[in-house]
Amino acid sequence: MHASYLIAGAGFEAARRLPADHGQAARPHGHSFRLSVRSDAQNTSQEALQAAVQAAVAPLDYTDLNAALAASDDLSLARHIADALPHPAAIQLRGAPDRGVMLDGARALSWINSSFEAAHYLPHVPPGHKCGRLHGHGFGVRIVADAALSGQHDLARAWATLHGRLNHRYLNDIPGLDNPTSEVLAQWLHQQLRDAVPGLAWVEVRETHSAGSQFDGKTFRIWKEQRFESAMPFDAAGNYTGHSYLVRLMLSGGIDRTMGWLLDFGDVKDRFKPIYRQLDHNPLDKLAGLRRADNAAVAEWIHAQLAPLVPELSRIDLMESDDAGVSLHFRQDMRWPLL
Ligand SMILES: Nc1nc2c(c(=O)[nH]1)N=C([C@H](O)[C@H](O)COP(=O)(O)OP(=O)(O)OP(=O)(O)O)CN2
Repeated sequence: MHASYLIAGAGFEAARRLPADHGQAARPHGHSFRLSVRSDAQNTSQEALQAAVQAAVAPLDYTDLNAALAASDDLSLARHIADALPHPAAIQLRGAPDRGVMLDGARALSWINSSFEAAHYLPHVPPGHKCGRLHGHGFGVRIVADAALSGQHDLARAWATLHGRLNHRYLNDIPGLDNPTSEVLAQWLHQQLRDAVPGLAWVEVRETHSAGSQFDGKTFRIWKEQRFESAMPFDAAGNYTGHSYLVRLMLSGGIDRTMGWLLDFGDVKDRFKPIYRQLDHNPLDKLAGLRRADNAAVAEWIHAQLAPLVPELSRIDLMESDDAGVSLHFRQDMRWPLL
């Protein structure tokens, strides 16, 4: 058995002024807000969720939030939107590309995104592995904390000193980072931040455009994303539409102490390759053994093919666009991240 969720998104443009202790944000300014909502698939359909999300944000679009709401900070806004939805849902609200909040029932989290540029190599990979060569990345970092204990400014302040230690550095020279995989980096960042950030929830490291890791002090989660181009029926008459799909394969568990990773991103991709070939540039309703012609059934189909090859596989997100998709959870503790 697994939990099945639908994801819908929307954007809105709005103006606001935050209270006087928010620095320059106390002046009138504007945002392109982005909202992602994840709702239990038993409660709704993709179309109904999309319509509910649109209806929730429409009254906020092109408005002065201070005139419409008692408080206009990200968290108050997310709570207002959650109340406007017909069913309980997890919500991510991005006020700007580098910061936002998440809400899931009683749990409220604040987060910041940042990045640093650095060189590294992985000393324990087999001979010939590309990551054994000196190379580098523009690493993405997300820091997430209990919103009641640490706000976005607290996170930004705590991150600033670490950024100075990592940006334009050779990571292997930094104590504790002699084997700087994404997982080791996420764990290292968590260790560096946990005393400085009350309520630290987890740290994410995005190593490339398609792969990253997360550490919450206990469990490692990694993801590898792939894109494929496919046709799918969109009405009862069987007429086709098409999408540029994104599939996010998420694994969880412990890490191999020598390799410093849960499983090589490259191995996830290699094991997925024969499945990918059946998905890419094909009509998805013709997949052998598919139970229904919808995104959830395709994600279930992917899981049935891949789980025997990747036992750590714990969640699959399948997005037909930035604003519509499904998320299947095969372990109970995979609600986060709401990417
Ligand atoms: N579990 C991990 N696996 C790998 C890590 C890691 O930190 N943890 N790191 C690497 C390499 O450093 C590499 O640069 C990134 O790997 P990969 O996703 O395979 O790289 P690409 O962006 O080239 O992937 P494509 O899908 O081919 O674009 C390797 N593995």
